[in-house]
Amino acid sequence: MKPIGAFGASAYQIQSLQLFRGADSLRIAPLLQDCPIVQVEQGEVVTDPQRARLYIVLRGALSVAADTSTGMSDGTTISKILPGESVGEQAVLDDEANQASITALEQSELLVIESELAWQLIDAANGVARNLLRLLSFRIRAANAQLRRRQKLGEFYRQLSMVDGLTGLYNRAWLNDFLPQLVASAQATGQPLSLIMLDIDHFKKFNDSHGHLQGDQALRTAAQVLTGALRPTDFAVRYGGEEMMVVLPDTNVQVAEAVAVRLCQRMRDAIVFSDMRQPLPHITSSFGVAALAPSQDETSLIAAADAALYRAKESGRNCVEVSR
Ligand SMILES: Nc1nc2c(ncn2[C@@H]2O[C@H](COP(=O)(O)OP(=O)(O)OP(=O)(O)O)[C@@H](O)[C@H]2O)c(=O)[nH]1
Repeated sequence: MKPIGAFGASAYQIQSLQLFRGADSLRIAPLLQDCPIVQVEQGEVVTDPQRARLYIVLRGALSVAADTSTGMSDGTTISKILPGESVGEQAVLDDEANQASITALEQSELLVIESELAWQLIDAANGVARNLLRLLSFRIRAANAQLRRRQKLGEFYRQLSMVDGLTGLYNRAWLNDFLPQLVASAQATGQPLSLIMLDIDHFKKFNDSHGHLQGDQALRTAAQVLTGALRPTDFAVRYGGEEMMVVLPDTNVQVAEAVAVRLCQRMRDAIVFSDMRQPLPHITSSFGVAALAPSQDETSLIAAADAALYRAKESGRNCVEVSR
């Protein structure tokens, strides 16, 4: 930063500076008279971390990477400070060194106002205090809006991380998070909760005969069968590979069995893909149903549904078995 003179000797106008707009120039001018103007080169870092200072851009432009110390930002937010605008107001107000990283975007001239002088200016003219408040209020609003956007984005990615990319069903991460909650709530309220585990039959053979891509298509078809047949309050999950699960809150074992029978039928009828040269390839699935028993936890509920599924496979597949 190269000092190039005092503000009083320059041609810059007080009223063209945002912070002093509408404020009493006669009171401000004598205080700014000896205030230094510095020249910074493109790419030069401006921040002086030792003390609180206000910089007003007279010519050129600064880039400010937001202050990470407040927790309001992750430091990736960049604002551009143009002629007439300032940076460092907050640092001056709370008398903390400027944590933001300030860089000149081009060769620029800056008015440097030390913390003590900034307070003298505020004491001298109400207009400066008013402008400062307005500026800070605007910055807080902008920071809040940015925080809300971040939260929304965070929630969006959280949701995305809970969904299986191939089928669009919930994934194991979702199950690990939510099944314990659903089980705890059912245990607390005494409401029933049922689980259906299903596994596509001879899926290895399907992959071998039609190829892996058509295998993926079969998984998508199976997922559509599930989502198309369930109530909005039920949850369909890809448990892993060709194994899926349906969680049915407020549902007893008889109703869950009826749902599984319906799913089994629809799975059988679903068309995976059409190929005029060969008979329509179909998929079937085997189903295991279990209802939550008093004081049972989610691990043993899954184990019960899994054991019923195993029996369905043993008894010839394409059918439903219930854990009694
Ligand atoms: N295309 C495709 N195949 C998958 C995917 N995940 C698992 N598989 C296949 O699913 C097959 C599962 O085979 P197995 O566990 O032997 O079971 P199965 O052939 O369905 O036999 P049963 O379950 O006993 O009826 C394997 O060949 C896996 O490669 C996937 O995302 N896409």
